[in-house]
Amino acid sequence: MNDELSVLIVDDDKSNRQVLKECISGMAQVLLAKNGAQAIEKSMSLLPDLIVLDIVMPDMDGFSVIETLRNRSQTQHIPIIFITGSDSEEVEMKGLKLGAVDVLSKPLHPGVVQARIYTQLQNVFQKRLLDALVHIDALTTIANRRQFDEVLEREWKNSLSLGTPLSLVILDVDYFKDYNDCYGHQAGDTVLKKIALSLKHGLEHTHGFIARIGGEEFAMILPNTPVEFAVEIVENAIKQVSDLQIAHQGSGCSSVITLSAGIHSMVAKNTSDNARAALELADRALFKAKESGRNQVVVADSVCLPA
Ligand SMILES: Nc1nc2c(ncn2[C@@H]2O[C@H](COP(=O)(O)OP(=O)(O)OP(=O)(O)O)[C@@H](O)[C@H]2O)c(=O)[nH]1
Repeated sequence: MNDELSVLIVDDDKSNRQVLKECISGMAQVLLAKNGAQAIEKSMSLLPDLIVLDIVMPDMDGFSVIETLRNRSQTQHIPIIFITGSDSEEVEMKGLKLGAVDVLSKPLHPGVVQARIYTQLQNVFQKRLLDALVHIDALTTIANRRQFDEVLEREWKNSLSLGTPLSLVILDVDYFKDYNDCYGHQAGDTVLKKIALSLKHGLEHTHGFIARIGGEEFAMILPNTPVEFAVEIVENAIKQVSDLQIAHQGSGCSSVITLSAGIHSMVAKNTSDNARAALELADRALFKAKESGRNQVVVADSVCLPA
């Protein structure tokens, strides 16, 4: 199917591991574990997309492995296929109740093994695709608001625990309504795509993150970036957009498409509620940039820091 997917085979029997490896190697990257302890260690460190797990193993059996994995947040969503030599309904039910997605019976028949594993890998692949689509803005193909909120929460926590500065930026296209009125909505869409690409390109050599968070509104998260560097990054980014030289006859501030931006930089404090308050300050700074004539960057006033 796809080399990017990985399957962890857990079996104490070498010949079973070999049969399973041969079944899977054309569809996914194969990882191997000989016992329960190795299975847990490799699942935690390598986060495989699927685990094929033997039930009967010395020291730690498959049931204990699945219980451990289900109790850890990093591994609890990894689908697990059980392998059993028993034809007891009770054993099968126990595996399924613990959360196994399928059960394979020994002796292993390669055709059946391949078909069952293929189905599970397809599910993983489709889930991944869906997950990517849910986080991407359809017009510009950069991150969308949902992804922005998730990254903001993560970076807020990082700033909080590491004490590093975090800069938040909101950027808005100037006189965009007039652009649409003048050149048409479709041309407006093309401009948004070009701006998104340019902003993304501008952040390529930084740890910055860019998303389209509204119609003609974009936002950046700049981790470990104090205000003076944030200003430099944003000024460069908006210069790159004006350098695209997209004619805008209806603009009240330039002959080409321009952006205004508001920045708020801080070291995170308290909960993620304050992340929203910090974003609000970047938005207010953007409002000031608009009021002051647009096509410029304004840094939020430190006197209006959230309490
Ligand atoms: N083409 C296009 N236009 C959009 C999209 N989303 C929002 N818009 C338009 O963006 C315009 C935003 O207008 P306003 O909020 O008045 O802002 P503005 O005209 O840019 O004025 P300032 O922000 O004050 O400089 C509206 O006309 C929306 O229809 C989109 O996906 N495609």
